[in-house]
Amino acid sequence: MSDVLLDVRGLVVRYGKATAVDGVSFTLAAGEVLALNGPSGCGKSSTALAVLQLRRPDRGEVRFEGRRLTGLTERELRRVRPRLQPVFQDPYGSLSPRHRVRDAVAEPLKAQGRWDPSEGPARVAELLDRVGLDPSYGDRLPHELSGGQCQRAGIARALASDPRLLVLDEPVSSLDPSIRAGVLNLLADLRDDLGLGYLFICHDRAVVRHFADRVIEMRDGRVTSEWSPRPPDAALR
Ligand SMILES: Nc1ncnc2c1ncn2[C@@H]1O[C@H](COP(=O)(O)OP(=O)(O)OP(=O)(O)O)[C@@H](O)[C@H]1O
Repeated sequence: MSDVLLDVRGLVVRYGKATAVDGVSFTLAAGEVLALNGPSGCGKSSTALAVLQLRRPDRGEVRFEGRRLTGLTERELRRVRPRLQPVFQDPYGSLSPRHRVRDAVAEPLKAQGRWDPSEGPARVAELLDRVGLDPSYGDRLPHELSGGQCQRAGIARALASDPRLLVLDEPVSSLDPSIRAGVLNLLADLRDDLGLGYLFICHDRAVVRHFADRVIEMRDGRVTSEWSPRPPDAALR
């Protein structure tokens, strides 16, 4: 596969004696949406956490942009983390309740030493606009946003780091069905415009069928099958 962004080999995650992820392997290309699908408890979120190195795997290898993350120290990981960003299910949980949206989106720029006081506010406004939020929403606190708006703000915050890969763990599952489509369309546009890769964790087969390029089915911590909702060249027709 050309331009492999993520290469996961023989991933194992254990919680005590229980094995949650049992030898999972896959690759993900730049610009690709790869879904992990399967019933509750099959190991999707544990795989996502291990890819992000938020939970160090017990065995196996995670390579991102050719670099072996599993061998890196926390200090070395800090330099890579901006390029692989998580978006979690609970939109309110990913933003601090006391910080205005504007500050939440600016924070990664500041933390990474990329904040320029003369251009930073315009960059934040541009990011909010990019996710379909009027920049005036920057003044609000997370609880003053709807679930969908809050998830958009979380995506703007993730984009502030200029990522190459988003790990999306059930990003629309907590949203009203009526606003899910809007957030999925936004994610599809961002993928097309920015060439991002998505590791898309989702238990809902209808959503996966609609959104993913490739689907990995998991059960009891293992990959059971892989399928494609449409032919690889469907977008060209
Ligand atoms: N922190 C933890 N401590 C102990 N066991 C855990 C922990 N997190 C997950 N597990 C267990 O590991 C297994 C895999 O869980 P995981 O959350 O990865 O699956 P999942 O497919 O994402 O499920 P869900 O959609 O319900 O989150 C389950 O049996 C779960 O109970």
